[in-house]
Amino acid sequence: MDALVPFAAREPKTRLATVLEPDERVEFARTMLRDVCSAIDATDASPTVLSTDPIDSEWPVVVDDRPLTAAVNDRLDPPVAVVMADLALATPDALSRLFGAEGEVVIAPGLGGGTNALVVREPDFHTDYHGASVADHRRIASEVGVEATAVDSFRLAVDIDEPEDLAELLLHGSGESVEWLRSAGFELSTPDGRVTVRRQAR
Ligand SMILES: Nc1nc2c(ncn2[C@@H]2O[C@H](COP(=O)(O)OP(=O)(O)OP(=O)(O)O)[C@@H](O)[C@H]2O)c(=O)[nH]1
Ligand SMILES: C[C@H](OP(=O)(O)O)C(=O)O
Repeated sequence: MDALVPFAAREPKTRLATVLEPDERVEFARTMLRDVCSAIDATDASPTVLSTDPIDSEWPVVVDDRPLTAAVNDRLDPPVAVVMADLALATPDALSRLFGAEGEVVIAPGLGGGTNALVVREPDFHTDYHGASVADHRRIASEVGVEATAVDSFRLAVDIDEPEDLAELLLHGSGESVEWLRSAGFELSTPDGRVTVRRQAR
């Protein structure tokens, strides 16, 4: 099965702008993309990066500068998976569970209402990303006569969007992204009992 990996190559990860400089966000986003593609590559699926701009990559890249939903829907040729490029905790095991789950539409929900990964086997299904897209994807599945099923996966539920998500990566990551973060000076911090990150001055 093909696994599309959407990638915003231009000004990525704007919600991390308070903790990372623009060039660091580019580097970090590309490092997470490599981790995700490597994890997919270790399953039965093959990653194709669906990028807004040309990028160097070990894996095939298709370039489409339209907004996310339009670019994905144009290539939603079942059976197909869509796996976001910021799932830095994704492992081959977690992805294999998703790819192997039965159902016409299988969703790996993200914390906060997003759709972190999807398997689509129903030709009439289409995506509608942003906002509470997990609810929209359940509704769209039902409109085309199938039931969306969900996989329960911590590793696929955490996408790295906000500074607090970096704590999850430091705690549970094992790929290049967590190494990148550590070498950039990030470490865990629990100033008031809540786990967060801080960055050492270098
Ligand atoms: N091809 C493509 N991928 C996108 C686009 N927007 C976001 N993505 C990718 O979709 C996934 C989820 O993106 P978001 O977390 O919503 O956005 P982001 O650009 O990574 O981060 P923010 O700027 O903080 O919103 C990531 O893999 C992004 O790289 C787009 O317009 N086109
Ligand atoms: C694209 C979007 O991602 P999020 O903004 O939730 O990271 C979604 O999953 O609908």
